[in-house]
Amino acid sequence: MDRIVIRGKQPLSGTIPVSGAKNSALKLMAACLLTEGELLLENMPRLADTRFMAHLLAHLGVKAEEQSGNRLSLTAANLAGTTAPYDLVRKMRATFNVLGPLLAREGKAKVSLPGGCAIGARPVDLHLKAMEALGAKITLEEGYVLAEAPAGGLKGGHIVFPFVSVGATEHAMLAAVLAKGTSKLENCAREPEIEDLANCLNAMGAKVSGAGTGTITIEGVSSLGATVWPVVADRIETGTYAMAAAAAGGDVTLTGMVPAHNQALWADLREAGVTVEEGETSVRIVRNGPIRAVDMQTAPYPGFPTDLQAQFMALMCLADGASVIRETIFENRFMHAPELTRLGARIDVRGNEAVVRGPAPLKGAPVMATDLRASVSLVIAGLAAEGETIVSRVYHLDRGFERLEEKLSACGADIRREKEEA
Ligand SMILES: CC(=O)N[C@H]1[C@@H](OP(=O)(O)OP(=O)(O)OC[C@H]2O[C@@H](n3ccc(=O)[nH]c3=O)[C@H](O)[C@@H]2O)O[C@H](CO)[C@@H](O)[C@@H]1O
Ligand SMILES: C=C(OP(=O)(O)O)C(=O)O
Repeated sequence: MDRIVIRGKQPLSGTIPVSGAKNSALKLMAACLLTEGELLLENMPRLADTRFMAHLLAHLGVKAEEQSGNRLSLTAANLAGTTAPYDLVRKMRATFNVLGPLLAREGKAKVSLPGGCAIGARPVDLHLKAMEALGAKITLEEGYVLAEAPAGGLKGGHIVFPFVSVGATEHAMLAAVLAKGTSKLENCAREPEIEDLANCLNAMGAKVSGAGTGTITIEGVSSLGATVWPVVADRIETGTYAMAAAAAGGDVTLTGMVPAHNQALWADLREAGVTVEEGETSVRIVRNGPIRAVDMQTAPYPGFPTDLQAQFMALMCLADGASVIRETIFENRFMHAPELTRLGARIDVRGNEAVVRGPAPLKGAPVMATDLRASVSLVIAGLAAEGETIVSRVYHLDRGFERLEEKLSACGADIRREKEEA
C-alpha cells in the first residue's frame, strides 16, 4: 500500500490545472447505458472511482475504451445483463446510479445496495421513491434492490423530494429521460454536476429543463443517441488546492475551472484574509499574511460544500482565533478532527459542530483518514506543518484526486508517494 510523505512549511507558487469532476464523471458514465450510440467523454479524470465505474459498466456489456487526451469512449450497444453485483458496487456511491438507466432501457434492474465514503448512514430511500413515482415496482432482497418497470416501460411522474439529494436528483433524471410522458421533479439539488448531467443528456437527445434550479421538468423521449461531452471542472478539487495554497501560503493559480462554482468558498476565504482573484476560467489564490478565523456551515449548493468541510477545518487550525464549523449534510463527517489533533490542532467536536481553536503550531506526524476529503485535509495540514507528515491509506485520495503529488510538487511542495513498509 502507498503512503504520502510531506515535508511542510514550503510556500506554494505556480499553476495547477483542474481536472474533470469525479462526481459529474461518474453519473455521466452511467448515462451511457441509456443509448446504443457512443458517449465520448472528454476531460475525464483518471481516478480509482472512474476505473471502478468502468469495470461495472464493462460487466454490464459496455465497451469502454480510454483514449488519449483524457477521453473515455463508452458504447452500450449490446447490454450483457441488468445485474450490478455487490463486489462491483460496494466501494462507492455512484455505482448505484446504474439502476435508473437499466430500468429505463431494459425494464428491469438488480443492483446491490451501494458503498461510498463512510460519512453517515447514506440510505437510498429517495432514489427508490423516485423510481416508484415513475411506475417501478421495487423490492429488497438479500442486499439487492430489484426494480421492475410496468409493462410498456417507465411513465412520467411527479416527484417531490422531501429534502435535497444530489444522487437522487441525478438518478431520477437518468430514469425519467426515457419514460413515457412528462416528469416533474421538485426540491431538486442544484449542484453544477446536475446541470452538467442534464446538458449531456440533452446533447444525447433528451428533453430536460430547469436543471440548476429547484424544479426540473423532463419530457420523456423514446431513445437517445451518441454525443461527445466534456466533463465539467472539479469544483471540489479546485477548492482543495485553493485551501492548500491558503494554508501553506504563497501564490497559486488554478486553471481550466469555473470560478462561479465556488462562490461560497471564495467568500469565506476572503473573510479569512486570503486574496481570491477570479478570472474567466481561472482563479488566483494569494496568502501572505495571517489567517482570520471564520465560522462556516455546510449546505447544499450554492452553499458551502460538505466535500470541502474537512479542508476548511485544516485551514482554520492555522487561523487567529476560534472558528465554529457546522456539518449539516452528513451525520458522521468529522473523522478528520482526531487526526488533525495528532498534528497539534485543537478541535472540540460536539454533535454536528466542531470548534477549532487556532492558531495551532502544527507539527508533522503519522496520520490516516477514513475517507477521501478527510485524507486530503491531512495533506493540507501537512503542507503547513513543521517537519514530516506521513498520510497512510492513500487509496482514499486516489479515489478522487488525479496526480495529487505531481500537481502540488509543481508548485514547490515537498511531497512524495512511497510504498508503505509491511
Ligand atoms: C458521488 C457523488 O456525487 N457524491 C456526492 C453526493 O453524494 P450523495 O448523492 O450520496 O449525497 P446526497 O445529496 O444524496 O445526500 C444528502 C443527504 O441525504 C441523505 N439521503 C440521500 C439519499 C437518500 O435516498 N436518502 C437520504 O437520506 C444522505 O444520507 C445525506 O445525509 O452529494 C454529496 C452532497 O453534496 C457529496 O458529499 C458527495 O460527494
Ligand atoms: C463523499 C464523496 O464521495 P462518495 O459519494 O462517492 O462517497 C466525496 O466525493 O467526497
